[in-house]
Amino acid sequence: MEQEGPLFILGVFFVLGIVALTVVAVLQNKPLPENLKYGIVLDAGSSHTSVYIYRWPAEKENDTGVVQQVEECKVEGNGISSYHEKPVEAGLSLQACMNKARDIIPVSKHKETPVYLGATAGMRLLRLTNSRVADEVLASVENTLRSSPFDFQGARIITGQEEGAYGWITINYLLGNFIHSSPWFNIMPNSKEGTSGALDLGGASTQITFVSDENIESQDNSLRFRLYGKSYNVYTHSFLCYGKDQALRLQLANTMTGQNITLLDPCFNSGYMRNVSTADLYSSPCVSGLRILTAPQTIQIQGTGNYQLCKNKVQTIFNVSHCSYSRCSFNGIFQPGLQGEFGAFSAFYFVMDFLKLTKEKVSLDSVKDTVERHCSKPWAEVKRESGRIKEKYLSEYCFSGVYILSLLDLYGFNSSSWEDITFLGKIHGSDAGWTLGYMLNLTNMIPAELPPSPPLSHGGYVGLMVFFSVFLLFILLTCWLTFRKPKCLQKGII
Ligand SMILES: Nc1nc2c(ncn2[C@@H]2O[C@H](COP(=O)(O)OP(=O)(O)O)[C@@H](O)[C@H]2O)c(=O)[nH]1
Ligand SMILES: [Ca+2]
Repeated sequence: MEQEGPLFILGVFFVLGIVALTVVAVLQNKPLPENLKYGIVLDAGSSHTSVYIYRWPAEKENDTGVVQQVEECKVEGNGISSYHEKPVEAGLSLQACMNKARDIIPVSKHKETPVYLGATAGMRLLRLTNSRVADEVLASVENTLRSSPFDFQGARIITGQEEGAYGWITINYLLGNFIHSSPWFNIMPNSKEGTSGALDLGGASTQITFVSDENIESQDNSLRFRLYGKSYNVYTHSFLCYGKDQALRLQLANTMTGQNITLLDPCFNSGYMRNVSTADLYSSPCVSGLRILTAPQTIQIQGTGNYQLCKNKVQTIFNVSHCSYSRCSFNGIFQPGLQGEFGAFSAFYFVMDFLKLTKEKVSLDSVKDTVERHCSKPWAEVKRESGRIKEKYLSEYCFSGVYILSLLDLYGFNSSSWEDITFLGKIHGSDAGWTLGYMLNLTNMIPAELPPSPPLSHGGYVGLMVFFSVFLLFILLTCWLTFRKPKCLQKGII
């Protein structure tokens, strides 16, 4: 009886000690209050410029998947390369979106917020045509960005290889494909985590990028990455002039004849008409080599809306007659066999979304049927059904649908591998595209090796501490109840 008292007090102190330890440990490891950081990337595309604003918690910046897009501001007007006759206006066109960025990002963060401008194929083409004017346009946008309160980090024309690579990094970062399961529970340390291939269709170029286990026969198409402790052999190619706007020019230039001022085109819906200035058509370096000197100043396109005839015309812009490698996609460009899943974004998504082909997996045959049905619709019916869509976009869905099918076919997507393609607009609220990957790389937020991380999250840690405390308490209580002498056996009672 008498030794029960001290044991009981001991037990109480023991329990208090456990509780105190748990509380201190939990408070000690409580995540710090979030300190948010921002970044701005301008995507100066051939058809338009978009200003993306990203945000992330500073203390987690080396983790994967923590950066989020908080805003996309679409700049009024066309791409910056369209200001080749008045370069100063290129910079002025960005002002409204940069002012919006000032309002969105806290003033206290302005000075530390990096801003990058990357120009893509529209400026690559302008540089080919007139590099001095291209420099003047870049100088103009640089002026505007330098005058902003942010930390200007440069305005440049990125290469097609960069555009492909950063698009691949963006979608795999957002899909969480760089995350490794915790080393504690990863029973297969070399387990093959898959990444997704990236398919980007712009107006002036298109990119294909994916991990390949095959030998990449052309060095220009081979990239090696070391990200979060894993190495990747990546194939990438950017086809300049094969964005959908330039491809349409190629198709038109290919069917131009010297005399006719009317061009019957099966890639436009029947009843649709469009006047095209031949000077404008041939102003692109993509088609200047196809110029017909006797072509009239203006031609009138008249749609006849025929899928099969359109497909035959579109196929004339691809050269599949020569390949000096073991295998090519088109125009003599090496491409290994397709591997894994693919995310298709930008104009791939815009077109397929209009045709209602992005929600669930659709077979290649039903995609072809949908495009064929759309092409055979009279223009008046198309306008009636979707009149609120910009005519420039609405009039080109037949061509674009046929073009996408032809392009993906040349990449090697057949009826079974077509199912591996997902058409992506945004992933967890962030646009699929090269800009996020570009910023992650330039701000060194993608470490080559896995950053040291506690094997458990804060919640897991707390849960474990509480579990073991209760478990110890249970053990203690059981010992006390088991070894305490029952009353009836105690001396003096019987
Ligand atoms: N249908 C449709 N097309 C769009 C939309 N926004 C952009 N596009 C088209 O998508 C393509 C985007 O290309 P862009 O990124 O500017 O050109 P890049 O420099 O070659 O990457 C262009 O052909 C645009 O006309 C949209 O909302 N709807
Ligand atoms: Ca683009």
